[in-house]
Amino acid sequence: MTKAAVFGNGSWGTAFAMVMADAGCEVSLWGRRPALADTINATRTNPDYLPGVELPRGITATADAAEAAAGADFAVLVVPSQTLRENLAAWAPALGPETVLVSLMKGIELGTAKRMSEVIGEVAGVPAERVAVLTGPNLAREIAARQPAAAVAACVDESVAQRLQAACMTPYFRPYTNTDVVGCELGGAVKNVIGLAVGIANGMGLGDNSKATLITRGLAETTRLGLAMGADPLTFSGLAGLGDLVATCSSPLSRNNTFGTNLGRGMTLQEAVAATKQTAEGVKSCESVLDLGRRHGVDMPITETVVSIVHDGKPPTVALKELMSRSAKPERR
Ligand SMILES: NC(=O)c1ccc[n+]([C@@H]2O[C@H](COP(=O)([O-])OP(=O)(O)OC[C@H]3O[C@@H](n4cnc5c(N)ncnc54)[C@H](O)[C@@H]3O)[C@@H](O)[C@H]2O)c1
Ligand SMILES: O=P(O)(O)OC[C@H](O)CO
Repeated sequence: MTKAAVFGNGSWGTAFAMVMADAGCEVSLWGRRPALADTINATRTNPDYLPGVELPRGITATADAAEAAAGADFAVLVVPSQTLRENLAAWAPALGPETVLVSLMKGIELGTAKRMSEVIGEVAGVPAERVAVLTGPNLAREIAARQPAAAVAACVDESVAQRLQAACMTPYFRPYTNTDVVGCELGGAVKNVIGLAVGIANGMGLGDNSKATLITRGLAETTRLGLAMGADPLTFSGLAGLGDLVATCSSPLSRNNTFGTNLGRGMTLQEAVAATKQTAEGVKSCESVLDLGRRHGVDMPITETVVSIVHDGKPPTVALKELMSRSAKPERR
């Protein structure tokens, strides 16, 4: 039987543990609080992150990383992106030499502008063939309700992507394989920033033309960055690109979208942070995505606008006027 260790028992870690258990895996779900692990085992629910959802029998919760990692075929990493480096340094010694490390995270590291798979390779000292990414339009609450959805299992080694695909395929969860790890990770990280932008527009009372413009031009700047970094441009019209962008930008379940809406309605950054119970990756990653764009000489005007609103306190109305008064350009260049 395939064994998975899921490191992170927040909303997506718990929902993905359900997917793997439903796919027939034996799943160990790690979280840093022993009391929550005990509650999960005793009640078969995770009241802090997925209240009211019954967890399958194949999941055992623990706060002991070595216990979770023992014999794992897959170590699924799903903590806030900015905490990965420190956490993985503690978990790595417990991982076996054959364990495939799977990133479910959608962020870019602040300061280094590294993708999560790069941080994993560096900290765990594993080659790219042992690092995979699982991404796509996967709002945790909907997956936990077993609503049908598709995803992408990506690895530079296609056979590893296929093994991951088999380990999480269920009647309601349909992963496709891809070998474009760079494109898949960029799609997931940049869509959070565009989700913030669309949320801000929503909070300002703007309509669907404005939101469709942000989504489409957001995809254009994601693709520009991807091309500069050697990604396959077709990845961005797939589940990891357009698919995830549509889910995030249209759903009130998206934390990034909701965070943006709160800012657009006039909340300060501190007020919006206080109103957010879970991880909205784009809030930190908008700065590292902009950094990544600059390192590759790529113009990312929507990302720049989001950074100016979120971190420089620019009023959304002023930022919007500046965005709309940029010089005229061809649609493709
Ligand atoms: N929620 C979703 O719908 C969804 C879907 C796809 C991808 N993701 C991605 O998954 C990642 C995790 O998101 P989430 O939704 O599970 O977040 P969450 O806020 O629901 O849960 C985060 C988990 O990490 C833990 N955590 C927080 N800080 C930590 C630290 N310093 N050390 C160890 N553990 C820590 C929390 O206790 C919690 O268990 C993000 O990168 C997010 O973009 C989320
Ligand atoms: O809630 P968000 O904004 O982190 O989005 C969740 C998922 O990434 C959607 O695929």
